Amino acid sequence: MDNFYPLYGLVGCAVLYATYHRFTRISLGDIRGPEPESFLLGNLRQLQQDTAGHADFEWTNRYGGIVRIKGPFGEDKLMISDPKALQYILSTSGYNFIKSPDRRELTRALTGDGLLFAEGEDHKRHRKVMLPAFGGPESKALFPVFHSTAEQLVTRWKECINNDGEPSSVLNVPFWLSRAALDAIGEAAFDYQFGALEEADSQLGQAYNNLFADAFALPSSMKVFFQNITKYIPIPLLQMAYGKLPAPSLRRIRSTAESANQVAKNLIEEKGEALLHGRGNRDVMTLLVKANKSTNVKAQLSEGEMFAQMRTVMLAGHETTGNSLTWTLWELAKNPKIQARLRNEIRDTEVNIRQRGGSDFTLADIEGMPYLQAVLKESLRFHPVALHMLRQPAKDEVIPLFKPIMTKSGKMVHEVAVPEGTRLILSIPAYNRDPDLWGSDAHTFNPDRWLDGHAKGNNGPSIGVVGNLLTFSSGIRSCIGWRFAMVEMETFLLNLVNNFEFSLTDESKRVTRQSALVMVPMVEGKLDEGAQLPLKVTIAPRD
Ligand code: HEM
Repeated sequence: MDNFYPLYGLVGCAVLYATYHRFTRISLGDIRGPEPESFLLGNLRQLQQDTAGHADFEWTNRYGGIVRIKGPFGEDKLMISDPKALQYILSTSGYNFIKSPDRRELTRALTGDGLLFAEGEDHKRHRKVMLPAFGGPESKALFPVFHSTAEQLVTRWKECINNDGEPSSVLNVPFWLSRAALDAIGEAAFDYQFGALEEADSQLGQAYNNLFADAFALPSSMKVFFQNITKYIPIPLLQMAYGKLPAPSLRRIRSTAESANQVAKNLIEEKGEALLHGRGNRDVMTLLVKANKSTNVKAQLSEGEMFAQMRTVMLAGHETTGNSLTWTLWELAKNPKIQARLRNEIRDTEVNIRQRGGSDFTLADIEGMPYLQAVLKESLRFHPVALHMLRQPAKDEVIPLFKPIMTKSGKMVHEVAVPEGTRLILSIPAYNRDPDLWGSDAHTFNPDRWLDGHAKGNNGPSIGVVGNLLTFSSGIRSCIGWRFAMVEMETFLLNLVNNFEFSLTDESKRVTRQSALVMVPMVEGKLDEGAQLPLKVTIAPRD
């Protein structure tokens, strides 16, 4: 019996610690939020299975910029869209709000130990090496690559229309834009030809195409449950699960990783060789290899980390731009007046270019078109393709608020105490449509808000990198590729609207926004067919 004394002691200490923790831990019980739908899923079915952003809008409208929602087994989570709170979490106190260790394992499975995965000092080291490749001049220098890929897409669409022998064709826009974005990132980031638009896809092209929609769209309740209880699973076990479990989505992720690592290895060797012989392109990978070589040895990225950066850039920079453009074309199809006004601006600029003796658009021409910029920003505000950022405080924190919230006990509070480890869901759609920041028409697609000079999100603290939007995040982990993405999307939008008119089909009137890590379009009644948005595409007439 005596042999058990140490065990009793240990159990007693654990019970004492749990009781102490239970009663000294800061409580979130006074923060208002929706009633949970069930004990196992809390409110997560609404968040992950309803149309993307719907729950975010409803809850923030009812409870304010911090909402308490429930996860499995009654776990408290906070959904945050208050601008000052976001500024505090993402910038002011950025490194105190970490990505949760279990969710990072999913990122590691998708991208390896790259920038999206790295935390703390590692993150600073990765970001320092990568930043020079994503500067303003570096991104602008990629304009010719984006322009020629956009022209290739225009040619393919004209072929489709001619083949149909009609003045227009119904085209599944995300199918094509995803391929075009893959070719663009292949060439701009790695000087690598995927051949996706020519439908001569490399193995890697096939692996990346529609990865998000195939692996993450329409999660079953079981999947939502498992995705949200990984915090209870020890990390080595989780790593084993991601590495070995035969689930189709995990198999897809693993085979993509294998193909990408092989290509990354070859490319990095080639680029290193080329630089040794004084050659080298302006693609992101070459700049990265160069920056890594010129960094002090201790701060350099390892070979494995360099492979991971390639997988990170592929994943973060491909379906994001493709889907953002898809949503932009949908809005133009729904709003023919906005579409015609945009085309007029493009055609007027074309006339100016001819008058000055030029033959084609330059990036400066595109950046000088106020309405094109306004349409793109409004689309990024209205349809942010990355919906949520997940963080947790590394220690107990007090989060300040821009707009006070009313608690359950009827107090108005200007800050919220949050215990270490609380799962925070930073809602990009809720912030981007906050009427206090964007005006009472925040839920209307209205590019003019960017021209009027009011309601540009300037009513709140400074947040995002583009137009104070949260779309590219903010602060220490803001999107490193935002300039790259803007140059790419502006160039595509110009070429597509200059050449084609877009109108709705019966199916595109039934499009809904679905969450699949990025937000993808699906047709109501045809969700099982995956991501699609069929638009009627007609050659735009010229006078
Ligand atoms: C419309 C297009 C894009 C959108 C909306 C977007 C959005 C975002 C968001 C919201 C984050 C923060 C994620 C988080 O912290 O949880 C992020 C991070 C990141 N993005 Fe983008 N992105 C876009 C395009 C790109 C492109 C084109 C690239 C690369 C060429 C890229 C590379 C990255 C990387 C590497 C990170 C991680 C940064 C870090 O953790 O320090 N993104 N992006």
